[in-house]
Amino acid sequence: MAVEQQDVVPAEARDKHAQLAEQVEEHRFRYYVKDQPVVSDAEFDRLLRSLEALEEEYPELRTPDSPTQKVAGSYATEFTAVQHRERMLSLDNAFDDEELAGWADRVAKEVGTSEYHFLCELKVDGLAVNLTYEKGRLTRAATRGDGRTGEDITPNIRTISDVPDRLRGDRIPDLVEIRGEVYFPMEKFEELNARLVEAGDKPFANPRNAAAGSLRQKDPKVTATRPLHMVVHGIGARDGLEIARLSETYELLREWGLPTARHNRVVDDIAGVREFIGYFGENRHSVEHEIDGVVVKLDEIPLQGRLGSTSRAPRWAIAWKYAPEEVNTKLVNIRVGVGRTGRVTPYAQVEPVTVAGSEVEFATLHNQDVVKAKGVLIGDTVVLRKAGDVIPEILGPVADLRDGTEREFVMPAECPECGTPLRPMKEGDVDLRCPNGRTCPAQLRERLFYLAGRKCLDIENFGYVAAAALTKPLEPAEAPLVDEGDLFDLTIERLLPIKAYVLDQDSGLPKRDPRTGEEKVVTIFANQQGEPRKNALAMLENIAAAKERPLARIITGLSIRHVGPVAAEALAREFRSIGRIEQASEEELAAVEGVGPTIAASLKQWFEVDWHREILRKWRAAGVRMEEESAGEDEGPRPLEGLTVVVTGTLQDHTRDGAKEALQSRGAKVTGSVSKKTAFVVVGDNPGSKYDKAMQLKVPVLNEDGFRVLLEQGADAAREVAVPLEQ
Ligand SMILES: NC(=O)c1ccc[n+]([C@@H]2O[C@H](COP(=O)([O-])OP(=O)(O)OC[C@H]3O[C@@H](n4cnc5c(N)ncnc54)[C@H](O)[C@@H]3O)[C@@H](O)[C@H]2O)c1
Ligand SMILES: [Zn+2]
Repeated sequence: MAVEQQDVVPAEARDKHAQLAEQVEEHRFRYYVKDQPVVSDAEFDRLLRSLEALEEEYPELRTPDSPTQKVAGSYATEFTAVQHRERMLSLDNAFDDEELAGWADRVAKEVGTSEYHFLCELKVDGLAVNLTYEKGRLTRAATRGDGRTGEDITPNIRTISDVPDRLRGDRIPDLVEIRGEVYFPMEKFEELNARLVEAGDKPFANPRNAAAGSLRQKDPKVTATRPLHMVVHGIGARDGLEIARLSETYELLREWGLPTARHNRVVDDIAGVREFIGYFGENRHSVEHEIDGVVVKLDEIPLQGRLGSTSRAPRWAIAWKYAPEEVNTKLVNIRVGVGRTGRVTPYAQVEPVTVAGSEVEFATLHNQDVVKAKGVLIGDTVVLRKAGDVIPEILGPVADLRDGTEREFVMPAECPECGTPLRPMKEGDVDLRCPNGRTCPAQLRERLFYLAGRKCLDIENFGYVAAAALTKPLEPAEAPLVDEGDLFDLTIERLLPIKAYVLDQDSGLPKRDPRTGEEKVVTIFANQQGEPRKNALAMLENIAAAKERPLARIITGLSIRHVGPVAAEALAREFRSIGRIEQASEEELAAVEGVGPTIAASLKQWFEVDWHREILRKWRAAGVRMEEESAGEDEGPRPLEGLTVVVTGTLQDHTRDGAKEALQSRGAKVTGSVSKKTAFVVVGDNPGSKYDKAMQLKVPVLNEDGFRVLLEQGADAAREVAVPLEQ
C-alpha cells in the first residue's frame, strides 16, 4: 500500500507539503501563542492557500492532522486549559464572488427548503473568546485555542467594561456560552506602543496583536490598563434556551446587557449579501472597530444544524475577506521633509509595496516623538497600513525579525535643503522648523505649490514639478522666482530655458528613470525645438486669470501660519481688504469670529517681515485682487436655505472647510452636533460618534456621492439617495 501511495504523490510534492505545513504551523504559533506574527495576514493566507491547492491536486496529502483540517491555534502553558462545551470553529473564506456564489449554491442544495435567510455580520479583527454564563453569572472566559481547549482568561475578561458580570432581564438560561471578538481600538494603538517602548518593552505590530497580547496577560492588572472592547458574534452550548433565529438571539443577548453588533442585517438572498458587502467595502472605516471582512451566516438555527460543520469550520457560514490594508515591508530609511511653513517632518521610506490598490513607497511619521513612540528602527520589517484614502502610515515594527543591524533614527540638526540649523518656533514646540522662510528651496516650492493649488488660486497646469522648476531649476543659474512675489510677472521668455528635475511630490526627491536609474531632467516649458509647450502657455494664462480669485483665497495663498481657508474667509468677510487687515490692531483681529489670539499674533508677525510686504506690493502692482467690496453671501440663489447639516469624517473630494463652505454658500447652516433638527449628516471615513447619533435619531445619512447630489440637485434628490437606516 505504502509503495502505491508513493507512486501517486511524487516525493517532490510530499516534501513541498511538509515544508509548507511546517511554515504554516510556525506562523500560527507566532500569531496565536506569541501574539507576534512575522508575516502579514495576506502572506499567511497565501501560504495556506498553496497548501490547500497542493492537497486539491493530491488528496492523499489531506490527512486529519494537516493544518488545513484544523482550527488554527494552540494554547500557552502559562494559562489553565479549559474545555469548551461546544467546539469553537474557524470560518471558511471567500476571496471573490465566485467563491461566495459557490457557497450559496451549496447552501441552497443542502438546506432542504427555500425558506431561509442570510444574516450579514461584520468580521471584527480581534481574537475570539468564549464566555460561559451559568444562571446569568459569568463563570468562565476562555480563548479559542485549538477549538476544543482554550486558555482560561476569566480574570482578564472581567476587566473589560463591555462584558457584564451578570446578565439581567428575562429568559436567562441555566447555561449559555457566548462567543465574541475582543478588539483593540485603532486610535488608542499608538498610545499603547508609546508606553511599551518607554518601558523598554516590545511594541505590537498592529491592533489585533495588541488585543491578543493585552488579553492574554498573566497579570490581569495589566489587562485592566488596556482599552479593550468586545463584540458578540455567536452562541455556543446552552441549556434552557430555545432559539430559532440567530438574529433574534442577538436581540435577546442585547437585552441581557451583552455587547452585540450594531451593523448586522438579515437579507433574503445573495443579492442582499452582495449589497451589504459592497456597502461596508466602501464604508469600512465608518465602523467603530477594524474589520477585515463580512461573515455571512444562515440565520435559521435548526437549518444550521442541518448543514453541520467540517472539522474546522461550519458549512452554514462563510467569511468574505476584503482586500488587506496592512502589509509587511522593510523600513529602508527615515528621511525628513520640509513643509510650507518650514516644519520639518520625518517620513518613512519603505521597500515599495502594493497595498489597497496602489504602490506605496513613503509613509508619514509626523515628528520625531512619533518615530520614538512607534518604536520603529531603520532596517526594521514594519507593518504598513493604508486605509482607504488616508495617507499611508507605519503601525509598528515586527520586532521578532530584528537581527541587530537596525538603527535608531536621529533627527538632523540642519535643514536638508538649505542647511540652516533647525529650531522649534517657540519653546516647548515638538516640531522643529527651518527658519529660512524666504529662500529655503523646500519651503518656497511647497508654498508655491499650495498657492497654485485648489484651496487657493486653483491654477491649472501648475503642479509640483512646475513649482520646483520655477524656484530651483538646474538651468539657468538664476531662478525665475526668488519668492512668490514675481509669480504674476512671469513671461514665456523666462520659462523656455528652464531645465529641472522631475520632483516626486511625496518625498521632494528627484524621480528616476526606471530603465537607466538616472535622475529625470526635463525642459518642462519648451519642446524639443525650443518652442513653448501648450502647457506652458496655458499655465501663464491661468496665472493671469488667478488674479481675480476671491479675496479669501488670496489670503489663504499667503501661507501665513495658522491662517487656513476658514480664518481667511472670516478675515475677508470682516475687513474686505488686505490693506485693512494689515492696519488692524492685534485686538481687532483677535475679536473677529473664527480668528482669535493665536491667528491674530501670527498675522501681526507676518506683516512685520519686509519680504512679505514686498510680495503684497508686487501683487498689487500686478493687479491681483486686494479688495472685495460685495458681500459673497448675498450672491446667487440659496437652494439649501433652512437646512441644518452636519459633516463628519474625512471626505475624499472636500476638506472639512471646503464642504462647509459649499453648504453655507448655498444657504445651509452647518453645525457640529446631530439633533432631531438635523436635515442630513454627511459621513466620510472614520466618522465616529456623530454617525451613531444619526443612526439613533434616524437622520438621513449621506456618503460622499450623496453629498454631491445634495449640492448639485438639492435636498429632495439627496433624501432619495440617503443611506437607508436599519429597521
Ligand atoms: N500573520 C500570521 O502569521 C497569521 C498566522 C495565523 C493566522 N493569521 C490570520 O488569522 C486569520 C485566520 O484565523 P482564523 O482561523 O481564526 O480564521 P478567520 O479569522 O478567518 O475566521 C474565524 C474567526 O473569525 C472571527 N470573527 C470575527 N467576526 C466574526 C463574526 N461576525 N462572526 C463569526 N466569527 C467572527 C472569530 O474569532 C472566528 O474565530 C487570517 O486572517 C490569517 O491571515 C495570520
Ligand atoms: Zn531650509
